[in-house]
Amino acid sequence: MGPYLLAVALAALAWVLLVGDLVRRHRPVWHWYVAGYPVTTCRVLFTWRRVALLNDLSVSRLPSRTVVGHLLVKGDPVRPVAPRLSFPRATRMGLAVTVRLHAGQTPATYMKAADALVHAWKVHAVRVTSPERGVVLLTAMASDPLQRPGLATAPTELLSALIGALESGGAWVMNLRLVPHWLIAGATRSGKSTLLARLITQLAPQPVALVGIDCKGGMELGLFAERLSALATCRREAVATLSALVVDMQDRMSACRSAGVRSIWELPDSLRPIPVVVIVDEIAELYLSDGTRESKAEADQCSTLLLRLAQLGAALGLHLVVAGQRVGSDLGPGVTALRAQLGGRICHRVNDPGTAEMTLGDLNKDAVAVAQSITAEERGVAVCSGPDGGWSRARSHLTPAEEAVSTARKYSGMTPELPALGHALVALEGDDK
Ligand SMILES: Nc1ncnc2c1ncn2[C@@H]1O[C@H](COP(=O)(O)OP(=O)(O)OP(=O)(O)O)[C@@H](O)[C@H]1O
Repeated sequence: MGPYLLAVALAALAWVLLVGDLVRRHRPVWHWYVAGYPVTTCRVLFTWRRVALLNDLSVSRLPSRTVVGHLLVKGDPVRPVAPRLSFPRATRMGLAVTVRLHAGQTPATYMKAADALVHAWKVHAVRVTSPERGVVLLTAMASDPLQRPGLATAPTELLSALIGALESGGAWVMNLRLVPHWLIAGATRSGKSTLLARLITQLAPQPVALVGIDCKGGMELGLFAERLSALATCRREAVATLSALVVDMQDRMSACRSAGVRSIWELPDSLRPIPVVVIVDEIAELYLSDGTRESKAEADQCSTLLLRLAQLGAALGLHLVVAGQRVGSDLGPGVTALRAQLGGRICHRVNDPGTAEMTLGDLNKDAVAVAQSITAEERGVAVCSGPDGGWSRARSHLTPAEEAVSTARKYSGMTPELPALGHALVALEGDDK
């Protein structure tokens, strides 16, 4: 009977393990709720006191010196008190706990401890936010939700593009009405061109003019030429295009002034000029100079024109989306000034810490660290800023170049004419002959 029972028990155990493994692989969410969440909850509750103590989250309620009889006794209090933790709440593939801060504590202490929590709880990541004063929310993720992100959805709005999915499972949206200008950084093969293709695919069906500036000979943006109202493929053309846009901006300003309004969105429909989205691929090509006077002058012109558009364009329906592999102060002071105007930020994997710092450093230091941890395998993953000043990891929906090209072709009939830009480029060709 003994060996028979043992064999049955072993067979049952093997069966449970096999089924568990199958569920984990094919139904990870079920597996999380049934097995992962209870186990992780136990880990959170049982390790909390120790983790809090080791990471300076506990505080002592007793004075560190006291008088016993006639003796003054000094030393560490025996039982430092860990901050109060709520019972972990299950989320899809993760859990969330709130912690009441001790008086004098700030969320920064918890952000520093996030890595220790990841190891103690054996989870993929722990994010720290503060939904209200005196409280931090610790959100643990069991696995990387961006490994296989679902297809997010978002309402279709003018100048708004559904780019992909956020780490939280929500939609990653670039809404140019809310955040008018964007800076996108990413090393080669990080997913930058795919993101631009996605943006163009989303904007192509909208009543919007798209202008491309691609000084790598138009290799990237040239694919979408049929839906672009103008395409500059070298820096001379970029200067001509940007100059024409600045003139157009002044016309828009006069139209607003005459109508007594402060933005084109307040103009009646019949008078409102079409919004223009200027997409710049490889910003460094506009700022670098080979040392000759002519080249320096061109770089300075580009810098000034971009800055003017960024400073004044938002209310006038002129939007900038500036992408580059490397964005650093070594490109000149103009880049730092431009960055200050580009409120939306997206940072893919980058090659140098300076670019991550330049893209996200003025928004949030933790975001810089997270951007630097993106690996070469995580293509399309980026850290993006949100409209509320927050940030998140996110992944773009993979839009193959062919799909973007065919969408651009499909909506080529909607390409608005921008005569001033066309004339500027034709005049340049005339000069060359
Ligand atoms: N969101 C994504 N999901 C999955 N794969 C992606 C995603 N974005 C990009 N990739 C993959 O990564 C590869 C490189 O992407 P992409 O061409 O956009 O990089 P890049 O940063 O523009 O590089 P380059 O500067 O060399 O053009 C693509 O072939 C694509 O298959």
